[in-house]
Amino acid sequence: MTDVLDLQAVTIRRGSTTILDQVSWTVREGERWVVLGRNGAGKTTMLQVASGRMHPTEGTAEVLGERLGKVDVFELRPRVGLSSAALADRIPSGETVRDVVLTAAYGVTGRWRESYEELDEQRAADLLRAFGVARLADRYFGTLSEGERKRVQIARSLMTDPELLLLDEPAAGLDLGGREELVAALAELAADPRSPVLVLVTHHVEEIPPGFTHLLLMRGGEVHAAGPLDEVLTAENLSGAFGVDLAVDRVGGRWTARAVSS
Ligand SMILES: Nc1ncnc2c1ncn2[C@@H]1O[C@H](COP(=O)(O)OP(=O)(O)OP(=O)(O)O)[C@@H](O)[C@H]1O
Repeated sequence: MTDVLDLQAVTIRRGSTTILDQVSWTVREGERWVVLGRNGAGKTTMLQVASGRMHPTEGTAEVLGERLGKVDVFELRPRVGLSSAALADRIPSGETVRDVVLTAAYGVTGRWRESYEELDEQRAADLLRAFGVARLADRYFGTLSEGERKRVQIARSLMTDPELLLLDEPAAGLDLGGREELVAALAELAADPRSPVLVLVTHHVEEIPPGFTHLLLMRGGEVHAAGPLDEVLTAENLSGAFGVDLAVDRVGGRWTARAVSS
């Protein structure tokens, strides 16, 4: 079986700055990955590579069996769903929620003169229902709360029925209730065998939904540790990645971390 993601010694440089340094990472069918690391560790850049939006300066990156640099990225991108704050910023505030999801079928933000098939309309409606925001279909995106926006964005990122779904900090800016609702929705997505392979970038272990299987810990543009969540999410690894002495606990399928005083 082909790997879903296969990065080998990927380095990304911008000017004299090395953003990713010799990163190797393999993601396989059925896996659900969490990517953790402090600010500036290179998490978003990893997703840029994984979504075919950034090419390695050195090394090789294969996404869904296609080598970046050789594949037509416009054919590859619809196969990868991406939800991020940067993409959300491009959604016109006067777009209806229904159209925010629907326009993903064409990979655009902002409805113009595209015509959509009944099947697309139905899929958009189903996705809005699945994420509990069907009642908002006629509302303008700009009028939604942060939590509602996040759900609509995830629904949008699933519109093309992607084989790989990348979620960049989907819980950022949510209140406690909103976060818990989102974590539950992502746990449901993780548990469904029909779901795409999932990669979730977060800053907080509390946001790891039950059902996620693997962890990539990044530090300073490098892989600090990677592998099955149960093995990699240790106090030692997390303390090393964040540069703080941390204790890690797992209760009821959820994780918590806190600083320990030495
Ligand atoms: N075009 C660029 N030129 C120079 N440096 C860049 C460029 N793009 C990103 N960087 C730097 O690369 C580093 C990694 O950025 P990235 O956004 O991938 O980190 P991150 O782990 O997602 O951070 P955060 O948690 O703060 O969102 C940061 O120090 C950032 O300033």
